[in-house]
Amino acid sequence: MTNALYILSLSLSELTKQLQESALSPEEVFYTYLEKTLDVHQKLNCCTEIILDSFEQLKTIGSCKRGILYGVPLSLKENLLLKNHDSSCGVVKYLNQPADDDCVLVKVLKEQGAIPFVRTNFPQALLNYDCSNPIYGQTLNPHNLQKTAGGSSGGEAALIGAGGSVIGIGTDIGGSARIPASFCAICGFKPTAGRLSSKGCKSIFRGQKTVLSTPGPMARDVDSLALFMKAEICEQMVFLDPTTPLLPFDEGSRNSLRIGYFDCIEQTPTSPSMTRGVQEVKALLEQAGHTLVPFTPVRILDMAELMSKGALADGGATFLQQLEGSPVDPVLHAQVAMYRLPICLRKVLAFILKPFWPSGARLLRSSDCVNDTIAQWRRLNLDVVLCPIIGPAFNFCYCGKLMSMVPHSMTYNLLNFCAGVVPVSTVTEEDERNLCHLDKGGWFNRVLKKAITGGVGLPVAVQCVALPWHDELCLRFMKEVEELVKKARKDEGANANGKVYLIYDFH
Ligand SMILES: CCCCCC/C=C\CCCCCCCC(=O)NCCO
Repeated sequence: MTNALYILSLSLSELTKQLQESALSPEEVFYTYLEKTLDVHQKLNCCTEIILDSFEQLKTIGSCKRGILYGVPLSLKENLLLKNHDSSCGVVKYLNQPADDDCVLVKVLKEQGAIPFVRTNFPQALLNYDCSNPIYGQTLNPHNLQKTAGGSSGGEAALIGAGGSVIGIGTDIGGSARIPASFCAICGFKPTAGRLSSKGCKSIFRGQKTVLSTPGPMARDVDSLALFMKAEICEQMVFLDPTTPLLPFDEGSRNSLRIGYFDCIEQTPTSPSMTRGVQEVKALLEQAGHTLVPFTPVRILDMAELMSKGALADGGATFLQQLEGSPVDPVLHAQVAMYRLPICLRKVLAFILKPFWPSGARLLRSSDCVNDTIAQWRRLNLDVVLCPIIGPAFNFCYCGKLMSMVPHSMTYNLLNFCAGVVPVSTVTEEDERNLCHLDKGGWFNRVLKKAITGGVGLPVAVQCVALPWHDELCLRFMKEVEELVKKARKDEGANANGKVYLIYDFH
């Protein structure tokens, strides 16, 4: 194995160890990742710029030798502010407006010895889970170039999934760190909003207090996500952003868990592989001695309505205003068409739609989704919940037509629970055959079938959820799922051929 292949094969924990012990130098790691990133970008169009300041930072990195991420090259989604760089969010009017300062997360990471070296792509205006904008174009999926990488942190997912970065940061208000992770076979984590500083994470909207956005790490394995959280959660982050809590990162230990699970949500399209992923992981968790309890999400229709009204409280007016003077990317056409409809016409349509798509048509009603959900967890005495995440990767321009699937991820932004995604399987021929069941389920199911047809071999992931501020427990649950799946695949391989190998191994 060449030195480059060796470096690229290391997990984040292994890489930091080798750098700290001077078995590898920051220079050789940096240039190896830079070369790989340029190669991956040529194929997938996942990056927006190489951060030239990183070459300067590399020269003085020795002063950060004690940092948790000393010498680690790191990728960033473009909406994380970087001093002297634009954060356009794909909107023309935000070009040529360089930031005055780095965002807090980047400041802390630099102190911890990380070297931000590349910025990554996203969908125009960030409120979509595809990954295309008129400035940087469409990002492709590393596992099938005819499919989207997902979004909005799709550039991160594609780059990490293809091996061009070992750790990166996305942002998530509706699933943007988790959905692209599911599409690209990596792990993505949405912490409880507020646990990590959001200061300097740009959105094109102000407000959005009902559904909370948060930055979150993305990487090939769960340990890397945990190491990232440990590096960020420190006194300096609280000093720079005192709105974050003085809550040290608790590595803890893994005990037997009581796990709620569900494999679909009422009124929300779900693919056959999403359901199968949950069922298979449920069986593995039971075999490992955990207790699995059926869980029915409460008030899901109320929540869907709050998501929509919370993220777009003005009915999309600001969204349209921000796009003025910008060409509108094709991935947004379905959304923009809807936001452009006059309010009176929307009301008439809502009335007509009500019997077929109640969640899309209900008026805002008062309800306490957070406390009702917590009460449900307490009644069942749950530690965590296992559930589906949107997937497998869609054909281009379908995400905007399938906002009806967003409750699979956005529910946990609305509730402000923490949630993460772990790849567990691949789409089988049988999953593909089972797509015919979607023909019966109404218009959105038929659109979903078109979006995911031709997906055999694509990654399948599950979602792990924990209560607010239980980020460490959520990560430990994700780690348990990751390990059980790896072990099961090894055993499957051993049983099939009498020798041990990994069937499921994207990296
Ligand atoms: C029943 C349907 C409910 C739909 C609610 C849709 C409301 C708004 C659209 C949000 C789409 C979210 C996609 C993911 C975006 C994301 O997380 N962006 C990160 C920004 O930092």
